Order: sequence, then C-alpha cells, then structure tokens
Amino acid sequence: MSEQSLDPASVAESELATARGVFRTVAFRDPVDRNEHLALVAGEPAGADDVLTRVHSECVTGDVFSALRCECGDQLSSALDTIADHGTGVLVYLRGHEGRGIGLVDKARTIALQDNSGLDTVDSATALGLPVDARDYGPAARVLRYLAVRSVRLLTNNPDKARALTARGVPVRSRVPLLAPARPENLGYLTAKRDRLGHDLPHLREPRV
Ligand SMILES: Nc1nc2c(ncn2[C@@H]2O[C@H](COP(=O)(O)OP(=O)(O)OP(=O)(O)O)[C@@H](O)[C@H]2O)c(=O)[nH]1
Ligand SMILES: [Zn+2]
Repeated sequence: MSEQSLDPASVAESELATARGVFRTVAFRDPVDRNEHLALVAGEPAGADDVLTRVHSECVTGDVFSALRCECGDQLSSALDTIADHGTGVLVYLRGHEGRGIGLVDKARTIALQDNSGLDTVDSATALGLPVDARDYGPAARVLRYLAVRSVRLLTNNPDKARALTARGVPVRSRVPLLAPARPENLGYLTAKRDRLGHDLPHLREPRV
C-alpha cells in the first residue's frame, strides 16, 4: 500500500486546451520519489468507479521525438484519444519512469547494446547490470487518490502494471488493451515484451519463441 498522500503545497492545478479538447491538469511533486509528474483529467472522475485511466511511463524518445523502435508515442496519443472520446478519464504521465526506471542515459546504453549485439530489451539491461523494470507506481496511486478515483479500468497491455497499481492501493477492475500498430521498426521490441515480459499483444502475427 502507499498510504502517503500528496502534499497540497506540492500540487498545482490548471486547465490545458489541447487539440483533443480541454483537460484539467494536476502537476505534482511526489513526496516519495521527489519527481514532478503530471495528470491530465477529463470530465469529473471524483468518487467514480471504473475510471478509464492510462498510467504512462515517460519515454522522451518515443513520446516527444516519435521514435519508431518502441510504441510509446502511439500509445500516448491513442490513450488521450480514447479518454477524450469517452469524456471522463485520467492520464498520469510518470516522469522518472524513463527506460522502465533506469533513466535516459542507461536506456540509451541498453539500446546501443541491442543494436550492436542483437540482445533484446531484457537481456541488454541484465548484461549491463541494470534492472529490467524498476518502476514504482506509488506516485500514480497517490494522484489517483488525490483525485478521489475509486477504481480504474486501466489502459495497458502489461498485466504486471495492473497488479503493481493494485498493490499500491488502486483497485484495477479491468484492463483495456492499448494496441499500437506493429511496424518493422518496433517488431523486435513488441515481440520481446510479449515473450519475455508477459505483455498481452494478440495482434502480433509472429509465433511465440
Ligand atoms: N530499459 C529499456 N527501456 C525501454 C526500452 N524501450 C522502451 N523503454 C521504456 O519502457 C517504458 C515503457 O514500458 P514498456 O515495457 O514499453 O510498456 P509498459 O508501460 O510496461 O506497458 P503498456 O502499459 O502496455 O505500455 C518507457 O519508459 C520507455 O522509455 C529499452 O529497450 N530498454
Ligand atoms: Zn518508448
């Protein structure tokens, strides 16, 4: 459980007009990891169950620069479309999650190793003595509690993420697939996530290894 609450002095709310409409934004400094994170809120999820929610791990290369080797940018955009279309929901953008928690520099090291040696996303981290997934979902749980969200429908293909959020005290009532198109550039990454990390990616045509 993550009983700690956000400190109201470390939270600032405003409105953000976007191409998808106006979201309420909640910027907050997390009391535990000390990173500054951002939640985008559509509609009024306070007191609601089954709130459509995306907990998105920062990927500067994919989210900002449209890298094709992972599907983060596509997922971010499709999650925002889905939430905006639905009218109520939350997207929590977690900084400090870059590279599944190892940071940008070490992520770049793992990618260089993947490109040079053929190791996949799991073995490249292990070969460098890095954790495969060091993410903590406490900040997401704290902001969802701050928003008085009672339970969520989580947009993710990663069953471990749903379990980790539940372990942090946010009931995940269901998992909603967030399938990005498979492309030649991201096929290796998607396949490794399916075969090594247990992601549910039924749209991949290639057989399991
Ligand atoms: N260490 C490492 N991190 C990567 C690599 N490619 C992408 N990432 C990071 O992976 C994180 C996203 O995690 P993923 O495993 O792709 O997906 P997920 O968030 O667990 O699952 P979804 O909710 O379905 O998106 C982002 O923070 C990316 O920066 C890589 O090759 N190595
Ligand atoms: Zn990415």
